[in-house]
Amino acid sequence: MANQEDKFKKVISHAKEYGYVFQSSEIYDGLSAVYDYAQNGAELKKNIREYWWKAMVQMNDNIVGLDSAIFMHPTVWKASGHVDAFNDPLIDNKDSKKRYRADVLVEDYTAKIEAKIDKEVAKAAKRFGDTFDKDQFLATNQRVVDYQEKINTILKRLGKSLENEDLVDVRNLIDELDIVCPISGSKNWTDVKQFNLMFGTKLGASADSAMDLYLRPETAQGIFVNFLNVQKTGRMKIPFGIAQVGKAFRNEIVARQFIFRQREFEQMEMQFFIQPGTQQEWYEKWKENRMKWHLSLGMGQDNYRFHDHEKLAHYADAAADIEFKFPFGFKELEGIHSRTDFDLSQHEKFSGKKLQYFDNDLKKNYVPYVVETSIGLDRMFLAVFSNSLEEEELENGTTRTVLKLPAVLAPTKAAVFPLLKKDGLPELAHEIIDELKWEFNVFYDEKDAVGKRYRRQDANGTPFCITVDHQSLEDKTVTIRHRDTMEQERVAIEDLKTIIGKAVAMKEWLMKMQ
Ligand SMILES: Nc1ncnc2c1ncn2[C@@H]1O[C@H](COP(=O)(O)OP(=O)(O)OP(=O)(O)O)[C@@H](O)[C@H]1O
Repeated sequence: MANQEDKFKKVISHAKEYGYVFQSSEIYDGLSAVYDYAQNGAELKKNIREYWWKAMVQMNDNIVGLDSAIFMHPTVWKASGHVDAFNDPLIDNKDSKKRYRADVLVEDYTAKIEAKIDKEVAKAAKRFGDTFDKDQFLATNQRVVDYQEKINTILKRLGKSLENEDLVDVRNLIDELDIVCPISGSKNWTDVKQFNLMFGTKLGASADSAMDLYLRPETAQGIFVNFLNVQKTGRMKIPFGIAQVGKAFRNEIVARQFIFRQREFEQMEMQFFIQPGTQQEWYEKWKENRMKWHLSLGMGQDNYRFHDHEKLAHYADAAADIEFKFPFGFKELEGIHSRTDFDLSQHEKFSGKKLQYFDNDLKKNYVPYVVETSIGLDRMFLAVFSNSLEEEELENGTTRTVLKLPAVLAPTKAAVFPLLKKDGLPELAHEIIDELKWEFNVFYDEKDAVGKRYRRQDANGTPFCITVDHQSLEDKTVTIRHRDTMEQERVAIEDLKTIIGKAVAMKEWLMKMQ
């Protein structure tokens, strides 16, 4: 656990030090759970967004994009169920006066047991070396089996209590597990209460005529209310999807874990409209497709797992999360939900307008069913960033900090260095940059020894460093150094575009999904 915490602290400080993520309004001591993406963060975020958009919209001829407004008619949120049911169970500690999400307190408790399992696995792996079989160990080691059973029992009970809105039992569970407030260390808890997560605001100038509005807590509803507009104008035939990326706002109670849980964040959502009765098939297809998208980035199969929901939201008939191994354990990164015809039917009911599709093959009208995939862009950012950050021991006994971002997502693709600040080397380096910058984000650096410049780019996640030396002036070749292997090779300047292009092209990476 201590190691995990250390790693997470490093992630946060590295994100700040290298211009990825800053606390919002830092000079005013910050705003809790709100963050700004800095010069490199904005690029990384843009690249992740584009990687998703390409895979979703550009590569599927039956999926189109949308960019709907953040403000929506307030009845939308009545229809969607958010006004009545978009709540979190919260609990206060009377001594520290701190507020927590009751379910998160319990989940944190189980995460500690999970950390014990990880420790046992690591110990056994060390003891048995090459002969270690992790799956067999997990299935047969009695202590680990007991831990796992305890986790399952706790989470099952929590799920059931939440599903039945039995907040007294959630409180009882916290008591029975002897969960203490991390700040005061006491068990002096209030009852568990429901708390609506939507931010309210007003539209209009005068107080009398102003209309109560909400900042959207998800982007999905903008897609539902435009379903028929898009279907008709795009002449879309079911099955088809509408994808959108945009901001969402939630007044989260447990606003910690850096950008994992924010009050203002970005979602990448796709709603896939289908014939009723085909939802199971499409749900499985989208689960598989989304996992392939994640794996195409090469961040390790072991870092992902599905978590099938036992407790279903009011709108769903099946739901699963893709969980990622963040520095604080496996947590939800993306949700895949089979939402039935709940949303469209509700909007029909509340708006009085038909939201039906005429199926030419079946010769009848129906309200389509929906399978949605919903991923947090900021969470994806954290997954990529935290997984990429490594302290690597080198053969010469030193260590280097390296951010092994998938090259396709790296903010800067190449840095160009003149070996010396004279003899025409800076001029040639600039010539190379002027050519490459049409295609890629490139960076010029002439300060300090080349070794130091390499280290800076390693920590920044730049996949290639190109060094211009005296030989370059003679034969138009340069040294290109690869971030991950630190290998260097001599290549022709005219080949740089192809070498870098191949390594960072979205096509090369997305092809791995097939
Ligand atoms: N407060 C938040 N900050 C950042 N990303 C978020 C936040 N809430 C949700 N997301 C992202 O949006 C995705 C879809 O939203 P969804 O409503 O399914 O999340 P959720 O199940 O409420 O998440 P959680 O259980 O972690 O609160 C999530 O998988 C997550 O990646």
